[in-house]
Amino acid sequence: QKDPHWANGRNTIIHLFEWKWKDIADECERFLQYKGYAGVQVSPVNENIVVPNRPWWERYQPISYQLNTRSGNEEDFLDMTKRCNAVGIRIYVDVIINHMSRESESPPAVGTGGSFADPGNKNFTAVPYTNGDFHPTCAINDYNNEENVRNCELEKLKDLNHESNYVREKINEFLNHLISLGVAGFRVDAAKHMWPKDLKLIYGNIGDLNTSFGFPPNSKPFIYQEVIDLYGEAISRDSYTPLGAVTEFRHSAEIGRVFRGLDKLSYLRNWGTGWGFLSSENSLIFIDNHDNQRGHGAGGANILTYKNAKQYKMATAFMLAYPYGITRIMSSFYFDFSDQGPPQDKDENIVSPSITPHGTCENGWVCEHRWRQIFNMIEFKNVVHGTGLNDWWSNGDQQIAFCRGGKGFIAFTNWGDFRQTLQTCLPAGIYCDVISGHLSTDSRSCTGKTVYVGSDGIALIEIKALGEDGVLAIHEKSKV
Ligand SMILES: O=C(NCCCOc1c(-c2ccc(O)c(O)c2)oc2cc(O)cc(O)c2c1=O)[C@@H]1CCCN1C(=O)/C=C/c1ccc(O)c(O)c1
Ligand SMILES: [Ca+2]
Repeated sequence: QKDPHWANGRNTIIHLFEWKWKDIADECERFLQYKGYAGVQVSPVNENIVVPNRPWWERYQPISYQLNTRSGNEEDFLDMTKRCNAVGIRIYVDVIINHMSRESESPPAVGTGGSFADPGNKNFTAVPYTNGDFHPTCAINDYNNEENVRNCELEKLKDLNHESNYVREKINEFLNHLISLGVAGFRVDAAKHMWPKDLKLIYGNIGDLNTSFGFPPNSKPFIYQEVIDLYGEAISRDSYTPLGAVTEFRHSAEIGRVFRGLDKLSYLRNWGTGWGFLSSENSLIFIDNHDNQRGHGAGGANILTYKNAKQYKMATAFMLAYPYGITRIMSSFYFDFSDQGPPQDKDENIVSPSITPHGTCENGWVCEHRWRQIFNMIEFKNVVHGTGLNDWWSNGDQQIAFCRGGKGFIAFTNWGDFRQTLQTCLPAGIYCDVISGHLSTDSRSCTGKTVYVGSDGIALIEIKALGEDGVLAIHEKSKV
């Protein structure tokens, strides 16, 4: 359950946070397939409680397992999985199986599909769940106490008791329904708050992937578990890696620190397990996620987001160029305050992104995945797949460069102009920098910087400190 089932040579997941299913299907067909993205993580699909002012986190308060949310209904969802899988893009669902909603601030509690519930009495008729399916009410208030973190309530959210066969059966019914609808796997929300022994039983009762969506027979769902572990708590990520991959929040916290200039780029030589992160095949890595991009989440103030565009693109380029981890890109909506929900019309329906002639998004959507520096690095990662890291160079401080086998070369400066004659490991020829531009459609010139590689692989590499991007990248497919 650690194989993401990616199609031919693709290898990065994009989190289209809060997007509607119709818009995701369109994006798979009109963009993601051509840029070599491997899969989409979608927002929770289960019916959630309606919270006044629609904060983004209302979708993390389940009312039922019916597929009725502001992103669409079951019919829309199936249309999305069919259309995306048809063009080689996998779908991973963000599933919330630790808890249900908390008491509504404006009773009665109603869900996005119209279901009613009485969370205060632990009564969720649309599932159904009743009092006996939950842990006794207590608050999570001691992250050094395993029982407290697993058996008590996160933010007053009613905490399901997975020791109950009935609860596990209802969850497996939900997960297997999604499998029948063509999903490739799950992001397990708040996994830290559930016992590994119970998760093992639940994961073991998920059926094989649905072959009519292009999966080989006997394929198991890809499982990646949200475990926020930044040291100092009783619960460790290592309890969950035997069950599936795990989100590596230390990667997000550290890469933000380094690319903000709080550490030397030259220290990135042993990035990955050398920095205390999980082993590569277990490690789901990202620059930011839907929670910590809002500043109060795990990783604190150093997390880079779309709001720090230059540093964000440099960190993303590094994450995609360095041979470590299972990479996920965040695609956000613009927000001014931490609770802010997705762009919506006067009836509180989520609005669709509109695509400009330049290929960027409007209507309140950032679409980081449509930034040239990011989607061109998706191709870089695809092109160098299977190679290691070689010919590392650094000035011992804020300038580094390295090769990926004989297929790709990248250089960064986080301080000062970069002007070095270096080994690019590529065959002689003229290459286009894929950060400042790309190979023109007639394949005879570069729209951005051009790099001249000599017969010995040597080239003059120049990056202005105050230029648009502090990174330059060339690879065998950006050769004129
Ligand atoms: O201030 C808040 N929460 C307290 C601090 C964040 O604690 C939460 C954590 C959390 C944070 C840090 C940890 O180390 C940890 O083990 C758990 O995980 C959640 C997971 C959920 O499915 C739903 C939630 O409401 C939460 C949550 O409130 C606001 C108001 C309620 C929702 N919320 C939020 O801020 C919502 C945050 C949220 C929602 C979904 C997530 O997947 C997530 O990671 C965080
Ligand atoms: Ca729990």
